Amino acid sequence: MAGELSPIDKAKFVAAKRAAQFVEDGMRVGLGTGSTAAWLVRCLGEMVRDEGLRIKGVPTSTRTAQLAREVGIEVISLDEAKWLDLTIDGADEFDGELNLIKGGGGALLQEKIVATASDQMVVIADIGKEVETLGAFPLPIEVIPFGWQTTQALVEETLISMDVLGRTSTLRMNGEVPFITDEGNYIMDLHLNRIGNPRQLSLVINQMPGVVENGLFIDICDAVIIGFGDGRFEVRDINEGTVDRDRVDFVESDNVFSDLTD
Ligand SMILES: O=C[C@H](O)[C@H](O)[C@H](O)COP(=O)(O)O
Repeated sequence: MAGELSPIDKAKFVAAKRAAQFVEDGMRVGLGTGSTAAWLVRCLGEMVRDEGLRIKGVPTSTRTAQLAREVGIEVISLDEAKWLDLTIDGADEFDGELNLIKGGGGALLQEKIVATASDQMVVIADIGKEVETLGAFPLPIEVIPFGWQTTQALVEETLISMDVLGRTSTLRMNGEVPFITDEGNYIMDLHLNRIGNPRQLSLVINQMPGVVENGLFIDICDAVIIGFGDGRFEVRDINEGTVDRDRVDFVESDNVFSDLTD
């Protein structure tokens, strides 16, 4: 059955499966958004169902909230939780300092709020997300719809003056209409190619009126779990480097895996 998943999906599953081991009974857990985080939510649902794991989950999007409820995870709001033990989420890119680009699925705002409210943030990603320098993946920024073209012009002008705008910025679309985030905002994708100083860029972008948040996660991620298509994983800690390397055995496991491939 494992053969029916593509290597990239296997890599995502492997990272999620290993990350689920970070979750302990009684924890308040931030649940990320995206295809990799969805594997994690399913793995946790299986642990709730089969092992009696008791957790409270704070989802980072309506999509994740729906999936979490479907698999039997108790869902609470961030304000109910107030503070989280752990957030596990995917990423679009991560570099050697575990800085991230996120927001490929448009959930960056809630994701950043939730990750920042957590004792620990663990990123799960397939090996294809590792980069030397952030920026090949377009950087998403969330902007309010009012005057978005004016905001776009201001962003472009500022980035050109900083010499970082590679090509252009584009409004993310959902077919013929703008993509709308869970908070009712738009997403603008900045095609930068290379972000030399992500910390500075993040600060500058967030200064601009109309910008709500950007997809650079600087000094937020504590560890990344990298999955490979052949079942291997590597756990890389921000302070200690690689702390674990092993593989997930597809044969013995996994209801959650076989449920999805049946
Ligand atoms: O807005 C979406 C999130 O930041 C995702 O975590 C990110 O885009 C990675 O998604 P995926 O796991 O589907 O590659």
